[in-house]
Amino acid sequence: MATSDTRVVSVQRLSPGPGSRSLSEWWADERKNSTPESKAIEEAANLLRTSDIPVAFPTETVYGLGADATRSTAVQGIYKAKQRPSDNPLIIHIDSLEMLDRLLNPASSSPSITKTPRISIPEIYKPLIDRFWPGPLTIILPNPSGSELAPEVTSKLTTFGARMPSSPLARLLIHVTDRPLAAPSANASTKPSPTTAQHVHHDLKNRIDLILDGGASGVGVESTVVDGLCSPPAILRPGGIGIDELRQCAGWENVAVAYKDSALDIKDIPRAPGMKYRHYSPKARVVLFEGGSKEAGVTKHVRKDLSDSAVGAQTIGIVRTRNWKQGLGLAPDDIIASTVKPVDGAAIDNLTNFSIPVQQTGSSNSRTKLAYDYHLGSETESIAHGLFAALRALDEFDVDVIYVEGISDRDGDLAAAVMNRLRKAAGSELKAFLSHTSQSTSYFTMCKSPLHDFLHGLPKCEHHVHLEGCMSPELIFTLAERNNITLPDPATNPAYSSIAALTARYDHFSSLDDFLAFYFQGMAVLMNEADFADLAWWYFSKAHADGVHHAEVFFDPQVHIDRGIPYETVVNGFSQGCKRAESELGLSTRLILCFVRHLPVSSAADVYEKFISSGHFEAGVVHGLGWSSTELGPPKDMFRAQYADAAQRGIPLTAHAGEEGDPTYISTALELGATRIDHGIRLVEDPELMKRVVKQGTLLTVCPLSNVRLRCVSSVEQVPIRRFLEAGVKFSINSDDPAYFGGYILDNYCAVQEAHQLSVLEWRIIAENSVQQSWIEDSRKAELLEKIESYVKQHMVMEV
Ligand SMILES: Nc1ncnc2[nH]cnc12
Ligand SMILES: [Zn+2]
Repeated sequence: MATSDTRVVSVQRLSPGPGSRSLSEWWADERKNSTPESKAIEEAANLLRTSDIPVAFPTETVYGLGADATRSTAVQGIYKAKQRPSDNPLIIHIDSLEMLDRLLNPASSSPSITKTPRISIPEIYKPLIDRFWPGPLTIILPNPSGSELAPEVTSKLTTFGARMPSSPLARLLIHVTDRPLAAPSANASTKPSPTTAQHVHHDLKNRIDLILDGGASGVGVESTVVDGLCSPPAILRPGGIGIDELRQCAGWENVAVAYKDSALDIKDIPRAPGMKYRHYSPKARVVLFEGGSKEAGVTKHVRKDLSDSAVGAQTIGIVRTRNWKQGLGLAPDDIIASTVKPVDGAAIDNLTNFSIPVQQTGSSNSRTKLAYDYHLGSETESIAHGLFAALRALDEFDVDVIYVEGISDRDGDLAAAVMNRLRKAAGSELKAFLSHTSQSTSYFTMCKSPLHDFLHGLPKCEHHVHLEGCMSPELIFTLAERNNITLPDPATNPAYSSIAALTARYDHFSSLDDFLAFYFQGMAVLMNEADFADLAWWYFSKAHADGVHHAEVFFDPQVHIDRGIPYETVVNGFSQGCKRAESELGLSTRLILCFVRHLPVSSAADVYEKFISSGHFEAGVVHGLGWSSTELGPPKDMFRAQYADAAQRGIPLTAHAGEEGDPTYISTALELGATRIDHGIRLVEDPELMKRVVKQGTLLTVCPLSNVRLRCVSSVEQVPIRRFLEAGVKFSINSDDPAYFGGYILDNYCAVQEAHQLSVLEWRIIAENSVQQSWIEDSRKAELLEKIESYVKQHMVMEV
């Protein structure tokens, strides 16, 4: 730093404030009398206007490290002094509403007359400003176009946070500087917030020139940050002003809590649809059955859990909603009727329990297990109202597993909000015993990242998932039995001896082709339109639970046709799943037909002909084309004729390339008209091609867990995420074949975070590029970009 000697100058005499005088009158008197304090303030204001070294000054909360919020180099000086980088937004400190008005209307301070209407402070803030300003309250405002604020202050958000400090000294300094000041706390990065000039000196001596000493700060905690631009308004950060005080103000009665606070009980949080709920995770495992799951499938599943000692379910909880009957058929009705009894001392009324005789697997002994049963009622309101109380009450009785009957997302906003919270509580244990197939995931997300919750809620797009890659071993065995398909003989292929053996085999793929053999075998049990529809629905439900808003999904019709399933069966089934996801989950979807490279070109030509003659592209049923399967071996440009024809028809094109194959596979795909590359991780081997990809804005659909399982890289650390980010290569993060590779999209996001430690802003870039490069209408893109903006805003911590 330029400085070596930090001066502490007392301005304590000014601390009581101007009395009945205005700030300007007060300042005029001080200057006239040439007081030492006025000299110190003048010097500080001069430094703030001209130097890039910040000045420390007292506010009523803590000491702030002030810089001119309109100059980038000055704001950067704050982090130089703190000796750490940061991309969090900074709070702007103002002396008056006039200064705020000038910030909101930058054009009006220039002589060029524009006719843009003046922006005023949103009405919602008026009662708060009347009551709490000046004081420890920060409000979020729209950053106008042509804003004078340095980009470092807003962190590239379209909003900024402002507050008017009640400390007269702080306001006087801002007034004399005549600039809004960014002022996070004046401490070194690892130290607590400073409340005296001596604390500041201790932390920052020789790193800044001047500390104004105004005595001890009064409040000692940061300002409360509120966002009135969203509905309902939200508290982004707790601070000097409490939720109860805010709720007394008009328009703030239902203020939502948009930060995590373990001290806040869920019942304190208003239950309006569309707001953010705290992520409540019961101690017990929660198994959520999606709405519409058939009771017989559920009963079988729970019975299996109870008899399997490895599951460890001694005491279970059952939370019923619309359809499940008491006892869930786990024991004969007369046994349930004779043992069922009300539970005393429960935090909820009408909790009952009953006994279930259970035969343990591998043992002739039968044991009695205990089930707690709670009926939330069948109305959505009663379900929403009682849900968390029920989960908590069951937790108090130390149940091992809670089975919950979900409801349909289609039953209104409140129902969708209930399911959203339940899916979060259930984590990866989402089951769907649907009308036709049965499928569940057992992928266990061991995400240790502090950003896990952020990544979960971040609005995502998936561009690279094979619907046939979503068939779990459980589903393969179930459908094989139901559809009378013989799986490979375990004598020759031991992987097929059981679900567990097949699952274990997936840990040892030696290459893409080794995996593909299992993948093609797995999909060979899909026979009817309903099989395809249920599989697609399964994927979309899971993706929705992982925070996906838009999904573009691959399917391999040639492989199904090759085994005698008509093209129409496949497309109709998958398309039904897409429609259901759009209407029930609010997802937007796109089907992408993939040619496969292990079958002859003539087979691709046949399916292409069917696709064109069906009118599926024009009808919006199938939206684009891709190619996949074996990379090394067949000619790189084997679908040249089909891609040339499709490009001419304006059909969007993508291609699997640069997964196992070198960068020439990527350049060939681009040459054939692909505007997107699936995988593409080997792009880093050709810097010139990488520059071209950046220039053209080509999206890579990267699948980190897939790359590890197929041994394209040795670990997620080796996936060139940072190289792509630094070079400006656009990419999205995807799951590929989640049932085979150990995780769905959120697992992939978390794996990237653990390996590469990205910042919130880097995730924002990934999320935005994913939207921008999606094959959807501009209006949908705008909708998703807005979701990302408001989500990121709520998750950016204001720098203190
Ligand atoms: N990872 C992958 N690469 C090529 N083809 C595929 N088909 C399904 N998954 C694939
Ligand atoms: Zn793929």
